[in-house]
Amino acid sequence: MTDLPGIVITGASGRMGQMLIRTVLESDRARLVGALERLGHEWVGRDIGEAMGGARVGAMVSDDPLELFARAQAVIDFTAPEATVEYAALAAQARAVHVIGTTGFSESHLTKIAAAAHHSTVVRAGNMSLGVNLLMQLTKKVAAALDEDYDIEVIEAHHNRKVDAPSGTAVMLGEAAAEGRGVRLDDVSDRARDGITGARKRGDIGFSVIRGGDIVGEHDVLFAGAGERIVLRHVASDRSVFARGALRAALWGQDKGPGQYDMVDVLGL
Ligand SMILES: NC(=O)c1ccc[n+]([C@@H]2O[C@H](COP(=O)([O-])OP(=O)(O)OC[C@H]3O[C@@H](n4cnc5c(N)ncnc54)[C@H](O)[C@@H]3O)[C@@H](O)[C@H]2O)c1
Ligand SMILES: O=C(O)C1=N[C@H](C(=O)O)CCC1
Repeated sequence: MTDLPGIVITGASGRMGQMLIRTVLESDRARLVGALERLGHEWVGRDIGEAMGGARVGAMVSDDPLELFARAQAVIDFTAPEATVEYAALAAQARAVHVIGTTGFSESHLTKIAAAAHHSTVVRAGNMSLGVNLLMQLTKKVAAALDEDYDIEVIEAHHNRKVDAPSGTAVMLGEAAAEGRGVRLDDVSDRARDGITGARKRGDIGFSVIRGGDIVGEHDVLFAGAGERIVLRHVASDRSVFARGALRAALWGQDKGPGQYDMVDVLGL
């Protein structure tokens, strides 16, 4: 046992779960307490390393969140909205920092996460990479500098297994653009175009979604004016950028009081 902060990874068998486990195991600033999978999953009860097809790591995959969270200083959670809401309440009970990478929340999910954050430190971001969080700042700045003569469109592309759309990142970028323009995204968001839609409404922020193959995550913010276009672009080619950001958030949160934070707070942007 060391004094390093103990981390639990949820969604152990997932694309991000496995990347996060590797990231924590390779870190000299944190230790892996255990990993969680849903009840009945074939990985439960197995050594984490062996379940991932490698060497034993001496920590198990569990289906008991509260027992695991009670032994941890942070929970890093990239799963699904229903699971994350449940984990938020349990992490708050255990007073563990809850780093949430999950996307696709409804307003009712977000209300439950906010309630948990009265008792625990929650860091939530639809994208944990440094690059996207910088892109958000740039988006806000460009949107503030241009008027509605420039149409704003957010275009995103992800792998064919992704279940939510538009991506959490696209929503974050849309919110940054809306903030720069001094409007509410809900009032100007145009998410679905099909058939005779009529001309584009001035001031709207449009969203387009591509799903295919193994695309890790690509986002463009397009400012289209008369005679010129500005395109701000982020391309993620490896999920390790998200995992490194999440571990950084878990360590950053160790001396923070209860409340909701995001990666802009963590990175000091
Ligand atoms: N914030 C970021 O930087 C970032 C980066 C990548 C992915 N994500 C998000 O992370 C989430 C997971 O992505 P992924 O590609 O790893 O997905 P995935 O499908 O590969 O893995 C999901 C994991 O969650 C578990 N899970 C799903 N529903 C559950 C439930 N009800 N109870 C308990 N466990 C459950 C699954 O068993 C699996 O282990 C998605 O919401 C995705 O958008 C966020
Ligand atoms: O692979 C995913 O799923 C991703 N989800 C996040 C999102 O919805 O923006 C971040 C990028 C990868």
